[in-house]
Amino acid sequence: MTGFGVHSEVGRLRKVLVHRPDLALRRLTPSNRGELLFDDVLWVERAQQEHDQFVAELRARDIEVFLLHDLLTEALASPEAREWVIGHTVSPYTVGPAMVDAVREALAGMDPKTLATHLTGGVTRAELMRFADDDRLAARSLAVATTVGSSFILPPLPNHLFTRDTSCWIYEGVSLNPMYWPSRQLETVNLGTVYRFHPMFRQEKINFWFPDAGRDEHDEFDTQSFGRSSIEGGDVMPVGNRTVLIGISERTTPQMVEILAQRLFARGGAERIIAVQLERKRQFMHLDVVFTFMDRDTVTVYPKVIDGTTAYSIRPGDKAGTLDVTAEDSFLGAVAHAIGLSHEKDLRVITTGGDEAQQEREQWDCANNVVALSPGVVVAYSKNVYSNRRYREAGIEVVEIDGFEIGKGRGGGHCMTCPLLRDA
Ligand SMILES: NC(=O)NCCC[C@H](N)C(=O)O
Repeated sequence: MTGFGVHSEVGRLRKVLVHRPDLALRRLTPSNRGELLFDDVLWVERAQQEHDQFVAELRARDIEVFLLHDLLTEALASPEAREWVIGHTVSPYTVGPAMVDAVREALAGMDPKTLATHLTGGVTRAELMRFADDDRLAARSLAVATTVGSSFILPPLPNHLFTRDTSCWIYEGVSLNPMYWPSRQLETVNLGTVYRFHPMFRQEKINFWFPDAGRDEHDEFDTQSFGRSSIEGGDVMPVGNRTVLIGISERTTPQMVEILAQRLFARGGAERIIAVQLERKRQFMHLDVVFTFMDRDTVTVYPKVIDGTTAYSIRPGDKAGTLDVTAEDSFLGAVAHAIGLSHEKDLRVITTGGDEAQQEREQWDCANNVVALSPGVVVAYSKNVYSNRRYREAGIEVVEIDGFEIGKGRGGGHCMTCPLLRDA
């Protein structure tokens, strides 16, 4: 087996990428948190403790946990990686033409760890003035003249916390995802740096489903040209049998599902995609906030959303490059079939716990967003008491972590993990 690849949603998790809360979360304020996709500001030290508890639970089960900041720092030891990431992050479109050189020079002067901190945590105008070797910037740059010290020259990326979304492994390859909201798009540049330049990935010559350097006219860093195509990993689930579930959501568009489907089918990555259409609402932003796997035949669902969904199976069409799109009678029926069950009723469906109001509260607090460590063992937030009780009654082992602070970004264990190696 190669060092990386994700072959199911519940097989033993062996390697995973996470991101410990850091500088970016210290930058959240009541006025910027909406644009940065958080529902509140965080007590960062407590968020770090909660995250450390999560990582400790993973490591206690012999899962190899990689921290994004470490991998990025290690990748940035290479001058080629530094030049590449700075070139892609700092452009006339991100900082204004007058400031490109000053910001690039400021970043180039940082040691790898500090650079990783600012690539994920952003750079304020005051910080730039400290790093930049030019006190006349305000006279030349409108972007400097019209901002104050705390304004962002490079925006912080607090949603790096949700490593699930920015890149995702589908069987033997990885997709570096074009993200929907501008406030998440630069995350993909950082992940691209890690996958392209970190020795651990470089040695493996990993397989990129997207973008494909040889074929795509643009890459993940040229986000201006993606038009209506975006996809986020919270919508993508390789469930085994060469099938991938993909949510069509606020974040993932049918156009991008078609592009990924063509790529996967042409190169043998998958044979069937089950696309499920979700309501475009923040509380249901990705498939994984209303549906995750807990055991080989067991899923947790938020019924209010999943019950009314429409699903389609996409398979290779009769000519190369074409797709065959067939409407399914039910999403859960299609899932049951895809994982080898004879009937839809053989799929054990555990709904969010409590009455309708409690279900709504717990879905909001990520009760349906659990991550399986092995078949039948999941990590869940302790605050979701009704749902966790229900999961245990169904025979699931629930490992509880606190999510009072980290949960304010609207993500649970599934969102906070990017599996790098998982068994079938
Ligand atoms: N897979 C997920 O559902 N990820 C959660 C992402 C939360 C983040 N604040 C966002 O809005 O993108």
